[in-house]
Amino acid sequence: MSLPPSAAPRRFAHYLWLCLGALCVVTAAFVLYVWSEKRIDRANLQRYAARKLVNELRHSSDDLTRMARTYVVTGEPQYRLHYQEIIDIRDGVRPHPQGYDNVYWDLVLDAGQPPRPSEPAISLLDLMARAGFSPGELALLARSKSASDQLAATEIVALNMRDGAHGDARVIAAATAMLYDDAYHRAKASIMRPIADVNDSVDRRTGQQVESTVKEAALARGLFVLFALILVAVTWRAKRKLDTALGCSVDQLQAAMGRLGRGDFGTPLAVPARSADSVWSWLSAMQKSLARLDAERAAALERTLRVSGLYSALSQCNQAIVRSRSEAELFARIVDGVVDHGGMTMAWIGIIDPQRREVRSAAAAGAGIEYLGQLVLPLDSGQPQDGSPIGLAYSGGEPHWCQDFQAAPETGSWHEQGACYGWRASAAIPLRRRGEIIGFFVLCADTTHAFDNEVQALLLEMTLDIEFALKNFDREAEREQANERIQYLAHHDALTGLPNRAQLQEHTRHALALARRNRSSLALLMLDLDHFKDINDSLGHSVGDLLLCELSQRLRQCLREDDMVARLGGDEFIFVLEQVEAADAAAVARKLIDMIGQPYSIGVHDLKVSASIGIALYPADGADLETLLQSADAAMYQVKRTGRHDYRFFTLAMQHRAARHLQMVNALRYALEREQMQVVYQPQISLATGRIVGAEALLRWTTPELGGAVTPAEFIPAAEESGLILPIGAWVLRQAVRQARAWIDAGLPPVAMAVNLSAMQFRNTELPELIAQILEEEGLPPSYLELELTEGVAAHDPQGAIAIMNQLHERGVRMSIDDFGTGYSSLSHLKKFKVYKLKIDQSFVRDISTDAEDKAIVSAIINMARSLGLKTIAEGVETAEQLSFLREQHCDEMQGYYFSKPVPEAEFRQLLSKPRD
Ligand SMILES: Nc1nc2c(ncn2[C@@H]2O[C@H](COP(=O)(O)O[C@H]3[C@@H](O)[C@H](n4cnc5c(=O)[nH]c(N)nc54)O[C@@H]3COP(=O)(O)O)[C@@H](O)[C@H]2O)c(=O)[nH]1
Repeated sequence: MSLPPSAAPRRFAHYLWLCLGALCVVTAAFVLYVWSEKRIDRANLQRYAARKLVNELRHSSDDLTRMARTYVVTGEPQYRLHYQEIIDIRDGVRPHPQGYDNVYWDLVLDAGQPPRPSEPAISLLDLMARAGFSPGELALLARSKSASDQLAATEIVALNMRDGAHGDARVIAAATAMLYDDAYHRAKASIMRPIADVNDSVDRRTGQQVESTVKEAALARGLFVLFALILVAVTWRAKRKLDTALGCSVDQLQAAMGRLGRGDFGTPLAVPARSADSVWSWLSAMQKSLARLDAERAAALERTLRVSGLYSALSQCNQAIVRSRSEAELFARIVDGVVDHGGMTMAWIGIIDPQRREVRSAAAAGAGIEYLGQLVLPLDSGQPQDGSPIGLAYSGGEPHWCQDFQAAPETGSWHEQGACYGWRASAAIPLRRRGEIIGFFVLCADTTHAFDNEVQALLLEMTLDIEFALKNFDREAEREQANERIQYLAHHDALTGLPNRAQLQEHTRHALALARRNRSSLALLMLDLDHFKDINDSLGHSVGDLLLCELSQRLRQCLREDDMVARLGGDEFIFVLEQVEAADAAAVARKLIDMIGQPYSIGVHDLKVSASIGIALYPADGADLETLLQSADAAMYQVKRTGRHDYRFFTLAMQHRAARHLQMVNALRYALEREQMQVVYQPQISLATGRIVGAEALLRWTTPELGGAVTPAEFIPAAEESGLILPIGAWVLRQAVRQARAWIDAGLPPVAMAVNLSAMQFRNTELPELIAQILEEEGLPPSYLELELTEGVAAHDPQGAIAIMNQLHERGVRMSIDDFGTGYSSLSHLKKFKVYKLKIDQSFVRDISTDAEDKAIVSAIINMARSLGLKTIAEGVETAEQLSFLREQHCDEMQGYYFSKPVPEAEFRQLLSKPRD
């Protein structure tokens, strides 16, 4: 606040300085006056002192006369002593006695004894000189002193005469006469005259002094009075100027300042025209400024309260987000929060019905919300609501702020309600979910321009929080769905929806407990589709999956309500049939087999499948699920071994086989380290040259735990099941590669070394690296190695298999397809495989001499291979007829007992060394 510049206070200040100056001058005049008065006193004192000294001189002379005369008359010696003492005092030989007040005689008479000296001895003339007597006066005094000394001499003569008189009256009379005669009086007069002159002189001089100081004092007094009057005048003027500067009385000023001090800025101060340039007018201006500032402060306070209320509402909003369990609860808490804590008059949240394209209130709070219950705001363009705040917010995709509700055209439909409920400003903020506007947050405030930048920012933040909460609800819903799904999957098979192993365990535990209590029986059936793997491999997993789903429905329909079917994975299903005997179980198995055998229409494929079922009975074949499963598995395995598509009950023999399998897997773990494994080699012969062009490495295992040699057909599947095929396969690879190198080093004709790879080995992505490492470490060129893969290796993951084959091919390793013709070969895949040779399965070769179909198959394979640029090798060649047919068909190579069985390395070396025709 700046005050207007004014001359009145400056003038008042001038006069104030003048007052101070005048006061200083008055004070100086007063000091001068007092000093003058002091000088008068001093002059009078001097005059008195001079007179006193002169009188003392006169009195001392009179006292000497008196003492001398008294002594002469009385002869009393004391008067003589007094006489001498007066002389000594006057001459400065003795000090003045106490109480000596000019007349020594009075002192002697009063005290009756000689006075005691009290001060230093100083002669009277010296005292006079110190008292400021003029030289003339001192000269006169010296003359008087000299006359006095002469008279003293006369008196001493008289005194001496009296001393020598010894009572002689004449002498006494003569001495007395000497003190009374004319000479004596003349001498006396010669003493007194100068003293009288001095007295006059001193009187005159000191009188003049006193007179002059009195004059000076009068002048000082006059000056003092004059300046005092001036001071009064100046003070009066200063007071007038002060009144002008104040522009009011001091009381008025005090009262007004008191009011302002108490914070009453509202009472205006009337300023008369004459006081325009005064403290009063300033105070009036200050009152106005303070009143304005107070109004601004009140407005700012109100805004601060509104903002802090909104912060509180924001905090409520955050709490609502945390606490609300549903959208409806959240919206209700939000609108309550902004009305109760955020200072909003009314708030509501409208949600868009996406089907009807209209907005309806989901939650509302505050004044005038009754109409919202029926309110439906259509969203489509062309509707009258287009120009409404919500319509504008929707079309613009931005919040719509209406700072003057009653004046804005877009709120026209609600002006009457707004006037009634105090809606002075409004806001419509779009609410989004996954980027889409799904509703609006609408607020009304009771003051215009309530939605300033800060309030807008807060409301937008609150809106973001609401959107965040909506996202959380979505997430929560997704999580709940996921949880339900997890719960479901924990007990169900994801593909078929059948119970899974966990549910099977639970169910079987109860069923077994019941059976145990009721002493009833229970059957557990294990069903496995026959050759399901082939369907998967050839037609793809999606077809396999659809088949399993269709099958699952059929299985379910086959069973009673109380029976259970569970899927354990793959094509393996378990049935738990309660309170059934063996015959019932067999009937169910038969029914299942028949029903499964019905054709399936999966997409474009018409499929037929069969199943093998193993049956285990409680309590005979097991008292718990695990044992029953093992028993059923063994029975099912037996069905598989003996032609599939049938069911079988568990028997003791099966138990033994299962036990052997377990034993085999255990023994396999230590087979390598116990050096129980050996690689044998079977020659591969070129039909064109009759020479050995290759060797197939075949693994042999002899172990005492299983009573001697175990065939690869038995232990390789066990090794694959247990994963032991990986270390065992790697060992075979190294042995074979090392052997091929050794033959080369031995100077034998170079041959390709064929090594069988199981599907599990091939799926290992590190295979190319492993093979490259072995080749490098053993020093064998890659072109001497040939990997025999079955068709199935690529069926599971064709692209992955092709990638591995490409890598192996790039490294120069050859690959052939083993057992060709037995699987569901895909020619489209075959074209992409970087294979070098097809090995015709021995099942086709076996009967080519007699079976026309096998002949046709072998012939077709050879032709197809040729058209693909692949070589062919026939395995299992045992007879000359077979050989002859293969030659006719231009098969490239053969392998079989006809030439040689698989033989140990030493024997193979001999075969290699044999000279050929
Ligand atoms: N993954 C691996 N698989 C291997 C390995 N070693 C062997 N095997 C596979 O085991 C299966 C059985 O092999 P095996 O008992 O060695 O039988 C082979 C030959 O002995 C046999 N054969 C060869 N010629 C004839 C014949 O004229 N008549 C006849 N009855 N049998 C004959 O054929 C088997 C070779 O088959 P293939 O591999 O398809 O060429 C077998 O599937 C082996 O692949 C190994 O180290 N890893």
